[in-house]
Amino acid sequence: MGFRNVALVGLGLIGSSIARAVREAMPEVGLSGYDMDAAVRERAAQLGLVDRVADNPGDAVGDADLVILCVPVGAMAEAGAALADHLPRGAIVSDVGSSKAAVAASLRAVLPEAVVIPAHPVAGTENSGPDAGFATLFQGRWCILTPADDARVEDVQRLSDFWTSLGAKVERMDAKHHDLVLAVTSHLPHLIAYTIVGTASDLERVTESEVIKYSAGGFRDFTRIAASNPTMWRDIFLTNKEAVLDMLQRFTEDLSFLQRAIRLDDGDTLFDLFTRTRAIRRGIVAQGQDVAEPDFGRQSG
Ligand SMILES: NC(=O)c1ccc[n+]([C@@H]2O[C@H](COP(=O)([O-])OP(=O)(O)OC[C@H]3O[C@@H](n4cnc5c(N)ncnc54)[C@H](O)[C@@H]3O)[C@@H](O)[C@H]2O)c1
Ligand SMILES: O=C(O)C(=O)C[C@]1(C(=O)O)C=C[C@@H](O)C=C1
Repeated sequence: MGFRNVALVGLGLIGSSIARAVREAMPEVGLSGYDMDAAVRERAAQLGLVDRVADNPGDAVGDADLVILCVPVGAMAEAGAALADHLPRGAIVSDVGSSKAAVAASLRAVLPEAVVIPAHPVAGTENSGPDAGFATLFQGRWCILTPADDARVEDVQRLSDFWTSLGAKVERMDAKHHDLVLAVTSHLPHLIAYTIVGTASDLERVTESEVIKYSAGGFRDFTRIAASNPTMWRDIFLTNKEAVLDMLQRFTEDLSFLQRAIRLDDGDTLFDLFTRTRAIRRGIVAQGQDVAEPDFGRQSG
């Protein structure tokens, strides 16, 4: 059975993308929304993102059968707690957080009576805010559900069908496994991008010369990632600390191995690795997982 009324708490990039996608894919579904930032609420109303922009979280969820928390992972507990006294019986509470085990634990702690089914659409851009969202964001992208072992199959299936209707490919996963996988495929790449852009900027300062001005393809790609939302990424690293530190340790060891190969003029080691990684990229493209690059012209928040 589909949902009749969906409430979105947090109307930034992901919340507004869900709103736009629901409007296109399920125009019969009622949409309400709330954001703690009054300017975002005003903009959401101007854009007509939802049928009703509420002034407080309780009002937003009063008649919802699905509530999706689209706030930074460090704000999930606070956003969830604000709903505790207002959730209709049986409503499913989900989220879109980029880390899962810590978020699931904090939501269950503040909403002990609620049906909580965490989710993570693995789709986004470096932009934030209600203007940055777009309806096709989830098309062909993974959405990973991390239900607890005792979650009701029918509830999980309903949420899965919802994401499928928005164009996503749905996968179920244990929350801890999710956090380990995403630590290497998403969190570490962001940490590396933040670091390399910071290193180049420091070099510019100490050499008192222009460095970033001459950035070409590779570095520019890093600057896009390094432009990502600081609040969101601070929270991800603090809530997925263990897995990120584990992956960082492995990465550092592999980097030292390459450092040694360069120092020893060991071209074969470099060539072999680069050949293997090229094949991985080509495999991803061949499987059609290489969705269109984000539109760099899109407005950022
Ligand atoms: N940006 C991405 O690429 C991406 C992709 C997948 C998942 N996510 C996850 O989605 C969530 C939202 O990210 P986003 O990119 O939409 O961020 P965003 O900054 O664009 O939007 C977040 C919104 O949440 C609001 N907010 C913060 N605390 C709140 C609270 N307690 N109650 C109500 N509103 C509150 C903010 O005012 C803001 O408008 C994060 O958990 C993030 O990890 C992001
Ligand atoms: O393409 C980007 O800009 C993203 O950073 C999107 C990205 C990712 O790492 O793939 C970032 C975090 C989300 O949790 C999911 C998607």
